[in-house]
Amino acid sequence: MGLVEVSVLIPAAGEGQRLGLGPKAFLKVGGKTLLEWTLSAFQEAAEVLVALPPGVEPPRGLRAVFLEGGPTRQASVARLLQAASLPLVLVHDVARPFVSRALVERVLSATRAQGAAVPVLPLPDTLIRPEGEAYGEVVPREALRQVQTPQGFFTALLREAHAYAEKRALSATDDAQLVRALGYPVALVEGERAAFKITYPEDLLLAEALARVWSA
Ligand SMILES: Nc1ccn([C@@H]2O[C@H](COP(=O)(O)OP(=O)(O)OP(=O)(O)O)[C@@H](O)[C@H]2O)c(=O)n1
Ligand SMILES: C[C@](O)(CO)[C@H](O)COP(=O)(O)O
Repeated sequence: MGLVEVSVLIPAAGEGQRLGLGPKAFLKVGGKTLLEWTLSAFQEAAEVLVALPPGVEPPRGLRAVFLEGGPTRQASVARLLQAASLPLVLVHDVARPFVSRALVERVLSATRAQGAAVPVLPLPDTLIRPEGEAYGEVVPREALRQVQTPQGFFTALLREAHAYAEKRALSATDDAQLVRALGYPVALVEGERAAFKITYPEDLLLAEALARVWSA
């Protein structure tokens, strides 16, 4: 895998409020922390930078540079981005521990070609806009995609996007939004269901099951 020119940025400074078990980076699934799972997916990267919650002691023995994160995901990524030294970045949530080589390759190859790329998946359920507590208008799911990480960018482009957002006080839940706000297109590649984000307690059951069979 060609990760020699890539800085991998791992925002891991969240509090894990919806899960309710403390910062997810240190949560164990299948005997390994989410941070360890995530790092193992990027073993061949030339540079790996991780944002941790303020005041948290960086774990020993892991091949990564640890920085203090910010109050939001966006702020944590902005800090990691400042420290990145290579021409491409992959931004990947620590909360998505099961990321395959194939997914990383797809994102990187589109990033090299187009400057910005993210993995997406179609949605399996019927989607509605509720009217109060009642069933409301159906939103055509064919028109929608859910967005995952890793998200790949030319480093200079993502820096410009974060600077633009800071200047205009834009806030975004992912990095691709900021690049788009700057006026640049972001390519879509096929995501993977296994790269789901551990967000709610029930997600841990699926994560434990996947950990038993996972080999990237
Ligand atoms: N200030 C923050 C907030 C979030 N993140 C990271 O952004 C990713 C996506 O966030 P999410 O899944 O929402 O994690 P948490 O913020 O930990 O969860 P919650 O919103 O439930 O508190 C996670 O890897 C999280 O660690 C971060 O680096 N810095
Ligand atoms: C970056 C992300 O995982 C893409 O789907 C998502 O936007 C993070 O959202 P969160 O609310 O910070 O979990």
